[in-house]
Formats: sequence, C-alpha cells, structure tokens
Amino acid sequence: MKHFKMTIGSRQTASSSGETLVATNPYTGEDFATIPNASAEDVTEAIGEAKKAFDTVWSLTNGYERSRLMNKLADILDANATELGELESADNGKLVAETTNQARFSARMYRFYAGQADKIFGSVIPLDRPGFFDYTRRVPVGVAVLITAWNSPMQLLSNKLAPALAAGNTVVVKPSEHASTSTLKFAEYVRQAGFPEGVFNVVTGGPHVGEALTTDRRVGRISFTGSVQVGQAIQRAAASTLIPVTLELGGKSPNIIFDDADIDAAVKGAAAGIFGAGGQSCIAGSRLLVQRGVYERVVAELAELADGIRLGNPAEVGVQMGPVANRPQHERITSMVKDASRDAVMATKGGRDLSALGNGLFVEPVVFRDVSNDSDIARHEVFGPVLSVIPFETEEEAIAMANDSDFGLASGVWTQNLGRAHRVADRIEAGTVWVNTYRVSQAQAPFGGVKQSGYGRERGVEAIDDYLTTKNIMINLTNEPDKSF
Ligand SMILES: NC(=O)C1=CN([C@@H]2O[C@H](COP(=O)(O)OP(=O)(O)OC[C@H]3O[C@@H](n4cnc5c(N)ncnc54)[C@H](OP(=O)(O)O)[C@@H]3O)[C@@H](O)[C@H]2O)C=CC1
Ligand SMILES: CCCCCC/C=C/C(=O)O
Repeated sequence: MKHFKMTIGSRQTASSSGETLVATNPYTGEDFATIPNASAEDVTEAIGEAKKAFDTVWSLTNGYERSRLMNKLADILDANATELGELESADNGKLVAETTNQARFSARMYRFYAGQADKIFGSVIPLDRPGFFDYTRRVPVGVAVLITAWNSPMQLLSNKLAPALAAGNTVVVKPSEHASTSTLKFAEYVRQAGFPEGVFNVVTGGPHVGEALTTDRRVGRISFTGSVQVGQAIQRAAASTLIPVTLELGGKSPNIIFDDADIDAAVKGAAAGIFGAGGQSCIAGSRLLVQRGVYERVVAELAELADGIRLGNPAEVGVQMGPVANRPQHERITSMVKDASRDAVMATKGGRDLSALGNGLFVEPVVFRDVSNDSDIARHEVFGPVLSVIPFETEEEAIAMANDSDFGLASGVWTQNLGRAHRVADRIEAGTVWVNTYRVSQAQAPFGGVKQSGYGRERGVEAIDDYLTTKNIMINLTNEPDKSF
C-alpha cells in the first residue's frame, strides 16, 4: 500500500487532519493506496503558498526560463510515461496503453505551451490625443485553481496546467478523489524539473476541497473539467467573488454516418468513438445518426464488433476495454442501460459472464438501435460504453437531430462528399467537428464546448488567453497637465 502526500509550497504533506481516502483498483477490487483528505486549512494554506510564489518568484521569472522548465518537465514525463500510465490505470481502469499514451501526450502539451511562454506580448495603441503613448501588457491572472475529473487525470491536467504555467501563473490543483494518485506522483516530476516551490500545489480529497478552492478571493481563475451539475455549482460559487471560470463539461456527441461514407471506416470510427476508454470520455460519440440506406448494415456491423470487444485486465496487450472506473459509475451505467432497455431495442447480444473476469467493475458494450432522439438514453450522458443508434433520411434531418441536444462538445461527420462535409460541419452546434475521423487529439487544436458542454477553450494558441488579463498603460508624454479641471 502506497501512501501519497500532497504538495503545499515546499512541503510534501499529509492532511492537517490526518484523514485519508483509499484508492481502489477497479480491476482487482483491491485498495492500493491512500491519498490525503485535505482540510479547509490545507486549502487555505495551498492558495497562500501559490500566491506567495506568484508575487515573489514566478511573476518575476521570464518566459524563456518558464519555457525551459516546462520542456524539462516534458522530458521527465516522457521518461516516466509508463509509470504514470500504470498508476492512472490502477485508479480508473482504463487500458494502460491509453493512459500511457495520454501521459506522453501531456508531455507534448507542456512542450507546445513552452513554445508560447516567451511570446506573450501586448500592443502599442495609437490614440486620438497627441503627446500620449498607450500600450497594453498581457499579464498573468495570479493563482489558477485547476479541478479535474477522474477519467483522464494527466491529460485534463495538461490542458489546464500547461497554458497556466506558460502564462506565468501559479496553481493549486485538485484531482478527483476517485483518481488522484497520478497527479500526486506528477508533483514529484514538477519538483525534479526544478520549478520554484509554491508554483505547483496539489490538494486532494472530496467535494469539500473543490468548494473551498472556488470561493477564495485570492484566486484569479478557476478551470474545471467535470459534470454539468458541479460546473453549475462552481459558477454559482464563483459569482460571489467574480472569479472567472473555464468550464469543460459533459457531452452527448452526435456522430453522423451518411449513405455516401466509407462504411468500413465509419463503423470503426464510430466504435472507437464510443467504446474507446469504455465510453468514459466527455467526447464519446454516444449518439450515432445513420442514414437509412446504410442503416441496417451499420447497426449489424457495430453490434457484431461490440459483442466481440475483449474485456479484461487493462494492462494486458490485446484487451480492448477494462472495467469502468468506480462503483458509482458502474451503478450509473447499469441502471441507465436497464431503464433504456424498457423502450429501446438492444442490437448487441450481451449476456456475457462478467463474473468470469474476477472482481473487476465490468459492464458490457451495448448498442441500442432505433432510439428516439427524445428518449432519456439519447439526451443524458451515460459516460459508459453505450451507443444509441438513430436513423435519419435527409441531411437537414440529421443536422436538426444533432443540434437537438442540451450539449455541444464534439461531433463527427462521415461522408465522401466534400460539399456535404463542409455544409454539415458549418451547421453543427459543437466545439469540435471531426470529419471522417473521431477522437483525434492534437495540442494545436482548440477544444471546448458550447451550450451545457461549457465555455472557454483549452489547447491551441487561444487557451492561454484564459490565464492572462490585459493591462492598459496610458502615458502623458507632454508636460501639460490634464485640462479637465
Ligand atoms: N468536457 C470535458 O473535457 C470533460 C468532461 N467530463 C465530465 O465529467 C463527468 C465525470 O467526471 P466526475 O469526476 O464524476 O465529475 P464531477 O463533476 O463530479 O467532478 C469533477 C471534479 O470536481 C470536483 N468537485 C466535486 N464537487 C465540487 C464542488 N462543489 N466544487 C468544486 N469541485 C467539486 C470533483 O471532486 P471529487 O471527485 O473528489 O468529488 C472532481 O475533482 C462527466 O459528466 C463528464 O462528461 C469528463 C472529462 C472531460
Ligand atoms: C479533442 C479531444 C480533446 C479531449 C480532451 C479531454 C477529454 C479527455 C477524455 O475524455 O479522455
């Protein structure tokens, strides 16, 4: 059993209350680590350390040096990607191959934003008034609070931390209590890279830790990834202090297959879009809209593919889906499938003996066919390997159904008609539209949602804007006093 510690300023520390939470491996069912359950005092102290480091060190550290440290961190992450991947998989049951790749991708993110750290500048602005000189500076917001979900701790952290550090902010991070160990380990790599004490702080524990972080007046930005309900709670909490918030929330992303698509590629893409990470992905393509001409073929091929998915040990090569991440998640998925089964037709055979897989929190991949876009299963996020297939006749109908959702995070379009690809991409209400591909991640491509999927963008050059504010400096170069009085 490993006992992880938090990082608060120069200290690697337990909770001041001495309380811990247990990390349970969803594949083995075994408790493998403890994490501190931070107290309100720990949170206050962490923000204080971050503020001190911002005021005395990090805001005075030039962009080139920030960039150098971030590149060093990326090298350390690359060298330790397997260890981080194994730890993350032990926490959330995702395939080690995927979590390791995500740790490597995180390294790419730190390098991408390292490239921006020494290229942050304002502008000189000509004014109406003669003898005046006006310029802007883009300055860091100060202390950024970064709150992440359990499904991809390293990747979600890099989406926030890389631009925050590049912009010159210090941070307090709170990972999900269901998957904190990789972030606590990551703190060691930040130290190894040589970041000054207090630049990176991490506190762990349950919702009370997040709540305490989002109401502290010393915070300059909150960036949150998680559920809509908690996103709303954070926005309400931040209203009292007017702390600006970035929200990356859930999705019910439409993946649209037209008759003219390369059907083999579309079926594989649709399967990867929903069964990758066991569907525990905000960008999961959970609503598959399929044009009538290819509907029966697509449903049959997808059901066969889903029934053939190999479940098992997430560390084993060849296994395609591990267990789901935690017991509440397991209960949520199984109850949503049970409810949906009353109305929707299951295209998958199902009926596997999941107990043969040991103590793991497994669920079977499910394909529902002929789903109504108005039904609960098509409207609510499952966050599991459950696909709702919905038929359509025309392009107009597909666009209308795709947009008839509270969410707007991601989407996919499968067609070989170039005009149609652009037409549909233009009209879908979502932060990301993939065409003839799905779930591809790139550091340069901005990511985020519209509607209840949240707001603000992560990744890409514009993400750094959330961690900067513009200061205007206006100088009277003449010796004449203002004439107003
Ligand atoms: N848009 C995106 O990029 C992504 C969105 N998601 C969404 O996240 C959800 C699943 O993740 P899950 O972790 O269950 O989501 P939650 O919203 O429950 O939790 C997310 C984080 O917020 C913390 N938290 C809980 N309550 C509060 C509060 N009142 N104030 C501040 N922080 C709080 C959680 O802590 P604790 O866990 O300790 O309770 C956790 O660290 C799904 O709905 C999914 O769509 C997931 C990944 C990516
Ligand atoms: C363009 C894809 C960006 C995804 C970033 C966050 C989601 C992670 C996940 O769902 O695993």
